[in-house]
Amino acid sequence: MYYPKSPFVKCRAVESQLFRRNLPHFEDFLQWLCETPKITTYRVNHLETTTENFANKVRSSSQSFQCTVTTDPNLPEVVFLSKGKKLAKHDPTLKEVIVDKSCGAALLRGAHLYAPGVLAMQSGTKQDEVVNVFADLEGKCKKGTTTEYLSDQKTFIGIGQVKQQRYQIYGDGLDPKGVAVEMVSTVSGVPSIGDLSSTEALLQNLPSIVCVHVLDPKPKEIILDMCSAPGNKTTHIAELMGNQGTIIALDKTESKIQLIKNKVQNYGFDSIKPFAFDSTKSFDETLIRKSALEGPPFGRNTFDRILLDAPCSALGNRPVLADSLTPKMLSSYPVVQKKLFCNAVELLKVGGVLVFSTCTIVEDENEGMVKWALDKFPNLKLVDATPFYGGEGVEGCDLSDEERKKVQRFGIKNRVEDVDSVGFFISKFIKVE
Ligand SMILES: C[S@@+](CC[C@H](N)C(=O)[O-])C[C@H]1O[C@@H](n2cnc3c(N)ncnc32)[C@H](O)[C@@H]1O
Repeated sequence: MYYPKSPFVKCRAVESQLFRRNLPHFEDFLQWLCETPKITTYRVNHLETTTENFANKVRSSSQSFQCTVTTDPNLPEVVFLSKGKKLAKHDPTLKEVIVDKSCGAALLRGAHLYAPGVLAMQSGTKQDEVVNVFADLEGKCKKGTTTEYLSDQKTFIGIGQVKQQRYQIYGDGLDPKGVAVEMVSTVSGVPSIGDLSSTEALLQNLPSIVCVHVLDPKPKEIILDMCSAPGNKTTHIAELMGNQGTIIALDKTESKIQLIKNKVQNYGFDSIKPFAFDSTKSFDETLIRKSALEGPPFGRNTFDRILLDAPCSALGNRPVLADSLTPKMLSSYPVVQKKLFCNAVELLKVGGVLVFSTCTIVEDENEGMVKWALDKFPNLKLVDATPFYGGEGVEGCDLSDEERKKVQRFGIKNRVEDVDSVGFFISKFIKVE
């Protein structure tokens, strides 16, 4: 039996930390975390095309999957794609291809299988042959395996058509690229149309798009994006500002910043200034009247708005097929988040806006951080993280009911019906003095 086999995650770490106060809902929650989001969203670059033009492209690519493509006047740059009715069924007469758990999750979200992601392909598989695709949940399948992979820890993902054979994928000196298996259908029902990202639009989860609307950047402002790579929210900020103003994009990883620099050049976003820098050291109290354009570190009260899209346990990235986080790893995230937050508060101008977000559902990294911030910084005021699409803060957390209503948690229950996306958390503060 391969699928459905849910919840199939090993969530001991999650269980121990996650819903300490809400254990009765734990099974529902685990089930939700294992499922693929029902909606796929694209953010259209209005400097290149219109939402309607791109929606038509998505419609024609997904026609055979019987899904719906819609738009929302309140988020004019977003195209929504629903799940379709075409569901894959395991066919025991077919040969198999094995992928790892993260690749399996991407396929369930509509991606095609690229050559570097092929862990194993049975010998004798021919060009255009139709195959079963499985994900190896325990990470024990050896790269290049030639026979059927016998394990009760593999889960059926879908059916695909081979576009690259074994000899093109495995072998010394090979650098395999391109689509190796074109997915025909998967068990999730998300249309297998690949990633339609281009200069015209970007495949981006709805909460990430909403997050930049919560920040609400305005032309000519000076904005800090503290943890910016791969830069998807940074480019969105630039688009909403009409590329007018300054966006300082920091990330501690040099190679990731190089990719943002390339993106900035290719798209002509000259408002974005990327710097490889550790944002836990981005505030220097000795600096007075230093221009943001000179780069980090910065002095007090430098920025109109700050986005702290923090490093986190990422336990919102559905579908989670298997989880190897330990309680120790989970408890390390709030420590770095607090250091980043302390820098952000100093760098923000009085009257400025700070948005703190994570792509995890772990309470200590979300509502727990908001509670800590409100206690530590009396000069911060929690305000509504509008526009509201996600739900309220989790019940039973340390925030008051009024505070819970101001934050935005994307989960099982959301304020806007039919929003079933990844898990995410957004909070918004204003520095009052
Ligand atoms: C959640 S991702 C950010 C995603 C990004 N905002 C986007 O939407 O494309 C977190 C990022 O924080 C970066 N990071 C982690 N610790 C950091 C630090 N101390 N200073 C700056 N960046 C850091 C990581 O390299 C990672 O790229």
